[in-house]
Amino acid sequence: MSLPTPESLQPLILQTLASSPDGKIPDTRELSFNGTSLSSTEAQSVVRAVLDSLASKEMVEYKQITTTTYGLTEEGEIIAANGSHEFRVWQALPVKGAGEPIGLPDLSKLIGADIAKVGQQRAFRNKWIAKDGAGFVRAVEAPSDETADQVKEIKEKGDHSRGEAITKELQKRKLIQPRKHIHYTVSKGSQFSTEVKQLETDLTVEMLQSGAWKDASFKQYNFAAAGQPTDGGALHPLLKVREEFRNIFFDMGFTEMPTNRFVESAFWNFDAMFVPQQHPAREMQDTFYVKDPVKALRPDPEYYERVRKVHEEGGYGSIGYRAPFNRDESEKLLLRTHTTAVSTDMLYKLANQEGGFKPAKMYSIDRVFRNETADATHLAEFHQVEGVVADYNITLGNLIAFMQEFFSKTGNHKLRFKPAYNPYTEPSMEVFSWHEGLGKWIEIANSGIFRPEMLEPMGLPKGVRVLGWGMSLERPTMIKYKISDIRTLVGHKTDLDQVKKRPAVRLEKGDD
Ligand SMILES: N[C@@H](Cc1ccccc1)C(=O)O
Repeated sequence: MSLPTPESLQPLILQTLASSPDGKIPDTRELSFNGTSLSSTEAQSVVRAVLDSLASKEMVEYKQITTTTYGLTEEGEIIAANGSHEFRVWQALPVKGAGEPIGLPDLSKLIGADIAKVGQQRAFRNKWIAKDGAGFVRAVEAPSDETADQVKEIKEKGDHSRGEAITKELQKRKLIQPRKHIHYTVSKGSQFSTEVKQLETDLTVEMLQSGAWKDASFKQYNFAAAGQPTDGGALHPLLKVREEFRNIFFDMGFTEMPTNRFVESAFWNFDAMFVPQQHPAREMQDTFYVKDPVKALRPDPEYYERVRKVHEEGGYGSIGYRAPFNRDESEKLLLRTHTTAVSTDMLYKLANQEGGFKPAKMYSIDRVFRNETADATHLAEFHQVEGVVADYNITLGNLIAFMQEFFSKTGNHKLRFKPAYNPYTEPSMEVFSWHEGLGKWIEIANSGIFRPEMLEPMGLPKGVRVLGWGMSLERPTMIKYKISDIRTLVGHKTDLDQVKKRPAVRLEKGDD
């Protein structure tokens, strides 16, 4: 049966109203269209669409009526077909003296445990059956199975003609369930006509100029209509993951390092960390250098001299690089290539603070810059999550334990560690995490123990070890939000739909 369209239904409704003596349609379920009844839920929703449109023109008025009918549940259907549980128990039993009495275990085998148990109790209460020795026998000749009759009648008629009390009882026994039906009663409106007038929605300049407004009919404004939803604020996915990481660091007793300096000298970005001046990472194709001003440096001259010396000549047990160390190179300004420049500056301050060195745990999350061509997995600017732990008597074991604790708090429980190389750490260690979705191990962090050549010129006491690590903020964000192109996370290419899907809420740890 195909549903009528609103267009085809509209004349039927108007005609029915016009020809009804009291100008009413008492129940729209009574309507029929080309010989088919419109009583179904689907048909009534088309009726509703037509009524809404006519009501907005004040051609009709309507009220919604809700009625309830009843249908059988699965159990109700079984009872309608086979009789009530109590009836089936009675049926299964012998007449007294005509056979062995049957106990509950055997009844269960005959008609099923559930039916036997409930049925036996009810049949006994109805006095349809009686105890005989260890079992039961029939106690009446032919019980009248009221429940089955009631259920069958409801199945046929759909209403509660047997009375509300019985309906309630059957519903409580989960034999029948209510179904709601929505239909309408309709009467003529103040603008009723069988012809639908074309209504104007807006008064236009053209109508004013031509005078057409004088004969036009206008649609009523619907002040009750819901407006277009407006966009609320939303947090960028990177901000959410940053917040999550921050909370984890705070939980673990870290303090935040100030990271607001994007422009650094090569001294802090490279030299102070014992990165040789001839290192390929320092070349223009990897690092953005600042054109104007070209140079600036405010090193403590004694510290600068110690750094120069360890590079050129060695010291603190090291033979150094034995290569020329050039002040011009140190003074170059650049966009920091890693937040380890910040950690280095903070470690220097930690070594030289009033009262001397004290153990510290510090983290930062901020932007870094690398001269790279952007593609689906690389950006020229991205964010680093970085941390350092400075204390006496700590080892690589502490670094591994930190990684396990930190990442398990982000939901990454499977980690692997691999030896690596950094000019400023020894040993160095890459951290891999098992990615369930991709089905492979992916690198998530780079780490290590900072070299004495970096720490001792700063004046950190001998015996102080500093664990450090760094990772990108974008990668865990992409994994968490299943983002395949890193470029949709930044700048003018930001995928706003993706951001809007996640409205601004106060973030708790572990929220997504
Ligand atoms: N600076 C390193 C990360 C790192 C920080 C501290 C110690 C070791 C490694 C990077 O950019 O990948």
